[in-house]
Amino acid sequence: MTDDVLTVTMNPAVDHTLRIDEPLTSGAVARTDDAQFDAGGKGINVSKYLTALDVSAPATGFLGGPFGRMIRTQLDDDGVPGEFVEIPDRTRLNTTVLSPDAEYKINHDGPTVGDDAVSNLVERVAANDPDTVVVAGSLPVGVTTDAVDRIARAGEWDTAVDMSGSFLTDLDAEYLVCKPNREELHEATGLPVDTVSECAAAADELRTCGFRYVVASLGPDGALLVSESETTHAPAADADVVDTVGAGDALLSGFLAGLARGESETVALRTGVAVAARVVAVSGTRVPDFDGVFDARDAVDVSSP
Ligand SMILES: O=P(O)(O)OC[C@@]1(O)O[C@H](CO)[C@@H](O)[C@@H]1O
Repeated sequence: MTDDVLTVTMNPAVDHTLRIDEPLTSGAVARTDDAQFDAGGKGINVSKYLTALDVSAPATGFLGGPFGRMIRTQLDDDGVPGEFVEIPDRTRLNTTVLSPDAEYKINHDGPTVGDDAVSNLVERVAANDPDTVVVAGSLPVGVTTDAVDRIARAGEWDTAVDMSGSFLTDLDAEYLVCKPNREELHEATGLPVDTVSECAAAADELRTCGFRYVVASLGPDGALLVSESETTHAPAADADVVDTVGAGDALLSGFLAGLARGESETVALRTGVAVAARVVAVSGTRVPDFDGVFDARDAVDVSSP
């Protein structure tokens, strides 16, 4: 694998992050001067993090309306190349509220996207001809997993996916990696996921659906890597957690950056955990300082669960 990664976000979002000083109370107006807007959506986040990790990672997908324009501008400002398919409907705004006692996340379903736009997107991916494609995030209204299989089959690239558990088992093509979280592991397999060993068994079951690697994000329990030949657990690295938005995208980014640098799968998993620890320490899906992150991964333990 080389370092040429194209991300596909079919349902991008402007991530609106609001921090309030008091717990939310029904019937009372919460006011704050702490608001942040980030270009988001899972694939776009992977492009942002990979770019900051010095891996070439242009972004594509569907954009429309004022939030679509905002995302294009931010990606330009951040030096992330983007070539999106313009749609008539409006890109969504997703909201995170950080209060002293909780993290609330509200995601809009997103725009409706037609068949022509899907075909344009598949053509755009084929024209880019990357080594690796990452298809990540929810599907907008009108798009099915068939579009993901079409992208995976449109060329010789490896394809990584991060989507909800029920979608993962609908996919038919061959995939390099999927990145489920704990709930998605359960959703995809119906197996229990209370312990790390149970998560490992569920990840192995999911792997047999057509994934070379399953890289599962387990929140405070860290991450798992399951392939045909190995099952490895890495506990979460120490971090002052501001919010967990983008943590899974960061894990996947670090894993792919590790592979792009020629690291073994196990070292790439440790890199993913180290990258995720940096991302949870900043608010929203803002890109943190990744200085020294490849050294920090040496402090990430791995073991057999
Ligand atoms: O609704 P989806 O597509 O599943 O998730 C979208 C989203 O929550 O994922 C990213 C964090 O992983 C955010 O940038 C974005 O708001």
